[in-house]
Parts: sequence; C-alpha cells; structure tokens
Amino acid sequence: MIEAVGLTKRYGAKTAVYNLSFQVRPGTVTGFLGPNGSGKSTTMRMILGLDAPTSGTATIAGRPFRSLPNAPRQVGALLDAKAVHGGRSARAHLLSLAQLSGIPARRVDEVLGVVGLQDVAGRRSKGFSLGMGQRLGIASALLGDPQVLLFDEPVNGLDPEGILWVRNLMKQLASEGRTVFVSSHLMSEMALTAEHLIVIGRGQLLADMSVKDFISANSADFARVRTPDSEPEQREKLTAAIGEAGGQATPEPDGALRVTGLPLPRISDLAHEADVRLWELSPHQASLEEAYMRMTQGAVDYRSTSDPRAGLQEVPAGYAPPGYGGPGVPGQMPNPYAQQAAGAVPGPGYPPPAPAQGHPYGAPAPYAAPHPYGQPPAAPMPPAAPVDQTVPHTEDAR
Ligand SMILES: Nc1ncnc2c1ncn2[C@@H]1O[C@H](COP(=O)(O)OP(=O)(O)OP(=O)(O)O)[C@@H](O)[C@H]1O
Repeated sequence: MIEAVGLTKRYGAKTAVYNLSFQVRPGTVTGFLGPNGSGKSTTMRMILGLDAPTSGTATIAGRPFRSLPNAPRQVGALLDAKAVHGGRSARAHLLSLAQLSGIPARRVDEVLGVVGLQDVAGRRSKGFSLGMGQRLGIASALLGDPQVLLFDEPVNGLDPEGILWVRNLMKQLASEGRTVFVSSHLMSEMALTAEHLIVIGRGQLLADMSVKDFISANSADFARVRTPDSEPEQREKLTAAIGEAGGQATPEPDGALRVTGLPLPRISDLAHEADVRLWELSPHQASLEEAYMRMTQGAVDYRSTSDPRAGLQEVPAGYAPPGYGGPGVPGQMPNPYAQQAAGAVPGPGYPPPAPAQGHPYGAPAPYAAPHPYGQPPAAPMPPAAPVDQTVPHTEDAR
C-alpha cells in the first residue's frame, strides 16, 4: 500500500502539493488525475524518495521509499521514459539496472518478452520510437517483479494497440494483488483502466473514490430539454415551472436546458401543463471526462482563452470549493484523512508556508524507470528469482 499523510511540497514561493493525504490499496488500479501542474509528478517523486517533502510523509508498505529494504524488488516506477542512456541497447540498459539491484540477468529477457521488445532488444534505445521507449520504461519498472508500481502517464505516445496493451497490463498487475498507481490525462482511458481515483487540483485533494462514484457524484444525472428555438418564451415558461416544482433548469450553450432534480416523466407533465412544446427530452449520464472537468474546473492553472468549460455548470456546493477544502462528496469512498482535508480549506493561493521540515533522506536519487512496448500480456508475469542476499542493497540503482 502507498500512503501519503499531510504531504506538502513547496518550491520557493510555489506550493506544488499541499496537505495531501490518501491511500493507494493493493488489488486495484488507482488512477491519479489532475489538471496540468496540479502536482501529480511531484507527488509521485515524493513517494519514490526523489523529492523531499516540505512536510508530511509518503510511505510504501509503511516505510519511506529510501528505507525500504531492497526497494527495486518492492517498487517499480515509470516516471520518465526518456531517462535512458540512448547509446545503450534495451537489453544492456535493463541488464545494468538488474545488476545494480541484484536481479538475475535472465529476468531481463522475461520482461523484454512481457513488453514485446525482444526483437529489438539489441538496438540502441536512442533509435526507439516514443512508444518503444515507453515499453522499455515499463520493462524497467517490472524488472524487480515488484508488488507496488507507479506509472506517470504510461500511455503517452502509444498507439491504440499500445494503449490497450497498457490497460490490460495494469489490470493484470492489479489482479495479481499488486498496488498499481497510474497518472493519466486521458479520462476515457482512465475510465476503462482504473477502479479507483485520486483527483487533485492545485496540489490538493479533490476526490478519493471509485470511478463509478466519482461519475455519479460529479455528474448528477440530468435531463436535456429543448423547446422550439424560435419561441424563447416557451423556454422561460418551462424554466419557471421546473423551478416551482423543485427542479433546477440551467441553459446549455446550445440553447437547451439542463434539468436536475426532477424525473423525466415529471418534466414532461410540467411541459404539458404549461402548454410548452418539447423538441427534446433526453436522459443524460456524464462521462468520466465530463465529471472530471466539472470537478476540476476551479482548479485549472492553464486554460485556453476559448475554453470549452466556460459553458459548464457551476460545481455543486461541497464538490470543489475555491479553496478545495475537502471532498464532502456523496458516495465517496472513506478517506481516513477527509476530516483533515475538510478542515484545511486553505483558500486561494494556499496557506502561509509551514516551517520546512528536513527530509531524512537528503538529495533525490534517480529512480525513474523507462518504458515498455509489447503485446498484451497473455500469461501472468513470471516471478523474479529470489533475492540474491549476497548482493548489497543498492536502492539508488535506478
Ligand atoms: N523543481 C521544481 N521547481 C519549481 N517548481 C516546480 C518544480 N517541479 C514542479 N514545480 C511546479 O509545481 C507544480 C506541480 O508540478 P507537477 O509537475 O507535479 O504537476 P503535474 O500535475 O505532474 O503536471 P503535468 O500534468 O503537466 O505533468 C507546477 O506548477 C510546477 O511548475
């Protein structure tokens, strides 16, 4: 299990991560979502001991990464697929990692097979495509047959077949009881891959819940209702009738109404009673992408001037307040730190910097594993051989 408790990271005046607490449990794929610059990579780096938290802790199996015995056998990560010596072949790269971590050389060919790079294993990695580089990175992460895996944007640059392969691999790894924590910008992909989500915005926790609950909590099923475009008074009449009946009707950018709080038959009856003709009355269930955009619309740092979110409804109270104080979302999976998050309410611009807390492990160590390439993993990944106890622990190997 991965656990973050009160994790905070400041870079000078910039607060990249603030008071983040969550758990990533084994046996499921947990997606890590957040807009650009929201602190996902920083969080992953802190979990992997590559960055020292300003305050708070990040542990794996109860220990900080750097104090894990034989960390490369327990934790595998893909942070930056380009973190490979381009002059080395894929096999040589993996062999050097294996040797530094006391992993038997035969494991290299096993993971090359798992990621589908066996035919190009002798080629220098600088000639690899983005997707091949991703596969090599995934191979590095799998090398130690770890129980805990972190992947930062693993499908970056992959073609549809590669994306499907990564999806199957993540699910398979989780089904083997491993802890799989994966960040992605691709919501549709995350909806198909992850069962659980941790969503952050501007470094703070916005949600910690199942994909299903996230969608229903943030999409609040609604009806799309359309009245004749040329008769705006019909729309106004219906809006008033819906309001009197206890529903909410808000205009959509295309002129339709988004109605919540009333079932479809009731809306139909109200329209009939008000003598309003309907051109459309349809149920709507939001996608993960839509739910995500609603949840994070207040937490986006970088936004185009023609942002399609402009037309989205306000986030309901208690979902993503300006200060991102806490989840407070119906159906949310219990987060043991919810109380803490709810109490934080740091407001715009984050709270004043807390006194820096020395990190016991000093400077970052390189751990970034490169990426993979390959066919769908038909068979479970072969286990690595037992650890060779004669090899000294080299946790900084990666
Ligand atoms: N070494 C650093 N020095 C200063 N600021 C940093 C550093 N690393 C990250 N940041 C800042 O911290 C914030 C969070 O960055 P981070 O890369 O963790 O976000 P992210 O969610 O991974 O973004 P993306 O989805 O775009 O990769 C950003 O504003 C970023 O500019």
